[in-house]
Amino acid sequence: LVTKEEVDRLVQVDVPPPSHFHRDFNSFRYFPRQLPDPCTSPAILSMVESLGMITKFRLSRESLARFTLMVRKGYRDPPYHNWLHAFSVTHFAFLLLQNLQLVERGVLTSLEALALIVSSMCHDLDHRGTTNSFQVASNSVLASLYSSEGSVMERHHLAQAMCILNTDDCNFLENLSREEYTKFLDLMREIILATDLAHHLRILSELRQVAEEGYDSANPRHHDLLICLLMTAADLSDQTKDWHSSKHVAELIYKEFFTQGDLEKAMGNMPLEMMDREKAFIPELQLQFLDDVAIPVYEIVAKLFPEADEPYSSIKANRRNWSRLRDVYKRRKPESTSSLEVFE
Ligand SMILES: Cc1nc2ccc(C(=O)NCC(C)C)cc2n2c(-c3cc(OC(C)(C)C)ccc3Cl)nnc12
Ligand SMILES: [Mg+2]
Repeated sequence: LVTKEEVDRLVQVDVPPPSHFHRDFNSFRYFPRQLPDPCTSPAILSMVESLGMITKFRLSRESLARFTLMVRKGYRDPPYHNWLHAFSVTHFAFLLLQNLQLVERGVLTSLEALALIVSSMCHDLDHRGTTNSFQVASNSVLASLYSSEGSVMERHHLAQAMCILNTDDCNFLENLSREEYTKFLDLMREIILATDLAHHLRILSELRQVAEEGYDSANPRHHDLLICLLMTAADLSDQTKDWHSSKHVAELIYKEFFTQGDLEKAMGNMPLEMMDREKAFIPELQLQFLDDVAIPVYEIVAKLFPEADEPYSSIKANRRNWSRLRDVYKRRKPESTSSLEVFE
């Protein structure tokens, strides 16, 4: 759990501005995973402060500090779905709000902005590094709890977030009106459940439509769709950074996928090709994921907000690099050691 000393260390010192952590901290170029782990909790407080949320919602600094520490302790340590993932997702959500001036321009309400930041922190809480289908196939406790509704892991992440919010001295939202607090919980539920890839694929055509006809902030459905889009953009933001950083994160994801594939083989089940270290050809898989899922997200964001052109250009550059790598490693040669050799 969280000790008094840890909380005091976080609230005693004045929270520095985001630029204190790095001169590029406020830029889409910045790779937040490079921030040393002990700085991540203070950086969260700095971002929340910088967005004016402490003042706007009269947030209690001490309980916000305790909440942040409880959330980071709520993550396990698989290669990818750990606290550093949650931190980097929260950082990109901060960049979107800050650089696109989404609240200032009346695109999002400040409550929606707060929900986006808090949901980013919590969206993968207690992730085990395995997929929803693996929960069902392995008859996990989480599957028995949630498989009838679907989005098994996402419902668990939400339950964990609610649990921390309801822990005494962690409810930093105590000064919200009852109406605001109820709306906040509805938003957090919607956002965390929207992080299921299946949900994103279901709304993709609607997202394209909003980009076509333009965002209408008077349309509640547009608010919901935009918030899901921004959450997915934050969730995938590692792929919008420089090539070496993006490639390194892809390596973490495949380490996690291959471990699940090994487990599935041990259970006598056949893993998906992308989880089978003997069959996966990573450059090809990455090109497919970038084309089908990731690039369309930033294309739509850039269409709605030209200020977000940089991440869109960057992920297209990364796609070109994956294409080059594919040609270099044409269909895995039999004599090749492992599919992870592309990361050498
Ligand atoms: C670099 C990168 N490659 C990936 C390659 C494949 C897949 C995958 O799940 N393929 C399954 C087939 C059916 C499409 C995910 C990948 N991925 C994610 C990711 C995104 C997620 O969902 C949202 C955020 C809603 C899109 C959920 C989980 C994860 Cl790990 N994040 N980065 C990556
Ligand atoms: Mg997730």
